[in-house]
Amino acid sequence: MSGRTTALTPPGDAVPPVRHPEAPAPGETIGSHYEHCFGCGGGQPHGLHLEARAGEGVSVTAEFRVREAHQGAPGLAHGGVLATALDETLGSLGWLLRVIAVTGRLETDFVRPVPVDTVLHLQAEALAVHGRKIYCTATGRIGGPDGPVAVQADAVFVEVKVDHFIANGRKQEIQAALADPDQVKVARAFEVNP
Ligand SMILES: CCCCCCCCCCCCCC(=O)SCCNC(=O)CCNC(=O)[C@H](O)C(C)(C)COP(=O)(O)OP(=O)(O)OC[C@H]1O[C@@H](n2cnc3c(N)ncnc32)[C@H](O)[C@@H]1OP(=O)(O)O
Repeated sequence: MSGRTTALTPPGDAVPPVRHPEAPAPGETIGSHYEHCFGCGGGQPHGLHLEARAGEGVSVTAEFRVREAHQGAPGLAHGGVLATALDETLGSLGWLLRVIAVTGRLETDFVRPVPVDTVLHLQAEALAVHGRKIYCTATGRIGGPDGPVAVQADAVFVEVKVDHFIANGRKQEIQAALADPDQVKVARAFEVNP
């Protein structure tokens, strides 16, 4: 149980998250949203290469093997990298809700050190929705999917439109993304019109 701050507590009139009828089926792999994403992209040599799978309801699972490039202290995962793994797993919940959402707040508890070569078993779940806000939570366990919790996060993601990226991203990557049919397909999967 985390000490959730007010900003992470859904208001009384928040509603349960609704799985989109065309969401990937439970067990189905959720693709990368962007080839160069540090969390899920295949084009990042030192990235986390997370491959999330849809779970029941609005939940996902993923695994991340900590590699040498992810160290903070000798032989141990950097905390920021572990927070990134939680953030990325939480971000993939958008595929089940069919919304694009970015992290507004991410509060992380680091419970156990995570050595290099450990597989972190991640699980994330949307808890409630209030307007554009998605309240969600994630755990990273070691030693197996039912092993002890090493890291845990509570978060608020905020729904945005594709214009959020077009307006704020560096022009060269935005232009390349919009010219890439695979990227446009991803945007369409979120039912947005690039
Ligand atoms: C081409 C596309 C491909 C697909 C791409 C998929 C991308 C997926 C990427 C996934 C990668 C992994 C994930 C990543 O790494 S995502 C990358 C890290 N995150 C960001 O870069 C986000 C930066 N922040 C912003 O852009 C803005 O601040 C946002 C968009 C978040 C809000 O600014 P905006 O002006 O739009 O909205 P608003 O201010 O009217 O607020 C609206 C509501 O939200 C509430 N609120 C706001 N902030 C917070 C907060 N901190 N805690 C709690 N609540 C917060 C606010 O109170 C209000 O509630 P209410 O008053 O209505 O009740």
